[in-house]
Amino acid sequence: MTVTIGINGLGRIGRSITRILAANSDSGISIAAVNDLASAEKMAYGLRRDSIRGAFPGTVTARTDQLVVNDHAIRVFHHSRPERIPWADAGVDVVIEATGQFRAGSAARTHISHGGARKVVISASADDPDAFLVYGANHHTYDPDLHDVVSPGSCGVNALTVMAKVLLDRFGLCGVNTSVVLAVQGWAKGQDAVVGTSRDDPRLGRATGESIIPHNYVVGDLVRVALPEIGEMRYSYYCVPTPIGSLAELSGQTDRPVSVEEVNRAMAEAAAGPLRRVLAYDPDPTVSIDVKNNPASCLFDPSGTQVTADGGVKVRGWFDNEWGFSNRLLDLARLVGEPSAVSSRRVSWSIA
Ligand SMILES: NC(=O)c1ccc[n+]([C@@H]2O[C@H](COP(=O)([O-])OP(=O)(O)OC[C@H]3O[C@@H](n4cnc5c(N)ncnc54)[C@H](O)[C@@H]3O)[C@@H](O)[C@H]2O)c1
Repeated sequence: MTVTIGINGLGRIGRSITRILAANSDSGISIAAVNDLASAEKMAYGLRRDSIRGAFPGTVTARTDQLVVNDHAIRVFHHSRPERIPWADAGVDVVIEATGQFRAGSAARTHISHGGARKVVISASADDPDAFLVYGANHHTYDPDLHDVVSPGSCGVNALTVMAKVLLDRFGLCGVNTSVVLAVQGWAKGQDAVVGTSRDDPRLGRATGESIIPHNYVVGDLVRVALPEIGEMRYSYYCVPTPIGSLAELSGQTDRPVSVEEVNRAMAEAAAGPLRRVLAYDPDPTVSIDVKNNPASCLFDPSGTQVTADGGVKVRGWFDNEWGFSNRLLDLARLVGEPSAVSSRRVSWSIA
């Protein structure tokens, strides 16, 4: 079965999705349409030339109201409001909302009520989706009867949550404290643009190349939505000027003292088994650029593991904030795109 998707916003995430699908003919997903304010020519150029990923491994051309990617024609729309995009005319079943402008579930829902799509996946920590589904942690709670607009949270949430899932299921976990160090985002400014920024926190309008910028993003709340058993969390989030590749660290308290070897073995087993694809494991000494093009939500770094005699544990993982997250958006599109007459909701799932 092939799930037919439409992408609203052909920016970093939309183009990553397009590249991933172009390279995987057996993905079970086909792009029928894209919508962006840009012209089809600019969209084609943005796919052909990429400062991070390099040249497109194939062909991309623009025609009137079409993008042609490796002989596959994609309908192009140019609407600034989601309710105006005629997805159904293009045969779109699932919309990936990736403009960054329509994170509210109510706005994203117009892709269904007005555009005729069946489901929406918001590519960010949305305001009020029907469900937050972190792949590998709680995607099993998806209920096709109740969940039309879903969100995977953010790239940082996904990286932290898969590490937390392993620790929780294998050793118990509470008292969690997390840090995310995030590579440059599309909204980052080259020079101070504090007055013009649409962001609430004025620091996010500061020149990105000059500073480590703290961000009040409530990453912890979303990890807890996926894994409520871990209880209250503390968290911090920093934006840095590296172009791609981000870091997630998590510390907490396990039910009993554990060794570094036990923790690393648990992560390696999960990466080779139940969390294959969403968790990767690499014992080679890693820096952030090494994670570029890794499709996992988290590349676990065993050299970062520390423990204390009273059950304290700290772990480290890396993530390609675009590529890994785009792969999870596609996993969710596949999940919600499969027609299912019967609810498949399963509320608990353990990797242990
Ligand atoms: N880039 C990342 O690493 C990353 C990771 C996880 C989540 N996200 C989230 O994904 C979303 C998109 O991020 P991005 O990095 O791709 O952003 P981006 O700025 O690169 O792309 C946004 C695209 O949307 C288009 N757009 C803007 N307003 C529009 C409108 N009204 N109608 C149609 N198109 C419109 C823009 O032209 C642009 O092509 C954001 O919410 C972001 O927080 C990004």
